[in-house]
Amino acid sequence: MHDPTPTSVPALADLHALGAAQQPSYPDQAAVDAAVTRLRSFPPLVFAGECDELKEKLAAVSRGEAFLLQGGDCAETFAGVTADNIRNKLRVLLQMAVVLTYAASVPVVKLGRFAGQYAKPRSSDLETRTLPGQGEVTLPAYRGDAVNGYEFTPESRIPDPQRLVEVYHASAATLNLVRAFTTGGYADLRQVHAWNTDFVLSSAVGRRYEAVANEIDRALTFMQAIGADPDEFHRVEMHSSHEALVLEYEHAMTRIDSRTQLPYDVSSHFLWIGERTRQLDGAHVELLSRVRNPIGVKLGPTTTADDAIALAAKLSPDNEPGRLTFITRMGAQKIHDLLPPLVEKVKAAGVQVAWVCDPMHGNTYEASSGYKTRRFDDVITEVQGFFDVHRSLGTWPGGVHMELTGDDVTECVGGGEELAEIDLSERYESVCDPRLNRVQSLELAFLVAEMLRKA
Ligand SMILES: O=C[C@H](O)[C@H](O)COP(=O)(O)O
Ligand SMILES: C=C(OP(=O)(O)O)C(=O)O
Ligand SMILES: [Mn+2]
Repeated sequence: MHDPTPTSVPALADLHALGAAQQPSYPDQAAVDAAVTRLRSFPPLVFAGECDELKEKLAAVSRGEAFLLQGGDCAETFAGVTADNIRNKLRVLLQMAVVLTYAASVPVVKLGRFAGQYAKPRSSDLETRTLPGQGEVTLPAYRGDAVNGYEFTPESRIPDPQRLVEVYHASAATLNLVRAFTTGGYADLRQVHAWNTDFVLSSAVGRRYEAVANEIDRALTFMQAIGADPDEFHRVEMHSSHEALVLEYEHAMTRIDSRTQLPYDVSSHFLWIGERTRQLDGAHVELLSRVRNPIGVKLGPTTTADDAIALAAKLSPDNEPGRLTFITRMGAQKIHDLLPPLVEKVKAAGVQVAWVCDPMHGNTYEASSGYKTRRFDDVITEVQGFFDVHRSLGTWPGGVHMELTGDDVTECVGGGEELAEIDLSERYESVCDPRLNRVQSLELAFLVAEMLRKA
């Protein structure tokens, strides 16, 4: 027997009383209350009906009929809310989706890690740096623009709840532009070449993409010739997602849907619970158990099958396909040992879930220069391990969850351009984890497409 799906949301104070990991320590409660009141007055960023549509698509993923591409920055920044930045991110996601769809002939569900991805869990509450003339200085860790400033000064690192209001506006601006791009013609399939123009000759993967784009062109011309509706190609559906971390923000954005009288977190279409906040009796699991969005949980190397099954019972008591996505992030060296028992037992328990691979967070290491980085080869090895395990168990490798950017940054090593650790300082722009750059992202898409074809 399971408990019925809840239809109400506990008060914010009751959620905090459950214990919530990774929360800001705000110095001024009155300022927190004022920010929450302001957020509660704002309109939804997404509609509950859109969340339901995404849930349907994720149900197709869990049935093995579609593949999820989820990607974006580790941490969005307020300064990054520019047209160029958002367009570049969207463009690389569209190019990756085209490669995956075309090369593997599988529908691709597109989910941005954007319009809300502003809060970060950290492994330490403090950060120590050696500053010229001051020696070692220790300050509170940066927890994302939602919480405090990246600048390494005592003032900037104080958590400021007014930033949550800014998260709302930054997310609204981002979503607005994404909606304009995806419905207003930029994402039209007949633009497959245009997305690549600055790229074609400058990289091998750009040329490889161009060949796919040519084939798509021919297919589109053929379809038009036989009378298919060209408007079908005009729009792309892209949804938003972020980690549900700061309770004040997510709670204030949780509203009762007027159609169904049920709660939805309307800050985003899809929310996930991080590896550090997935305690079964904790506040994050409790809050997301109450909302009707499609949701995910990150599962790292310490997850037992019993943990996963208990999470599913709590988060998806009706076992509704599309409701729950497990995003595994084991590490390239561990996935072959750790994933099979998890998948096997979850499957045997009859849990309806979409399995997705995050090949980033189990593969972070510190280069000798001090930069956090990841090897492109480790990322690919983990995705390959994910496909191997699911193939051997007869389950569907449902998608990938990537930290990436559309810019030519130098944050992860390897890939066709053979970025080395020495190159990291050239253009390291992430304020948290290292992202695949545009070339590496597209290379990954080609490699994953090949794995998908074989699956
Ligand atoms: O993306 C996420 C986390 O914040 C990150 O992996 C933790 O990084 P840290 O170990 O630098 O805190
Ligand atoms: C913090 C993250 O991941 P995880 O919770 O898996 O460590 C993340 O996705 O940025
Ligand atoms: Mn990250």
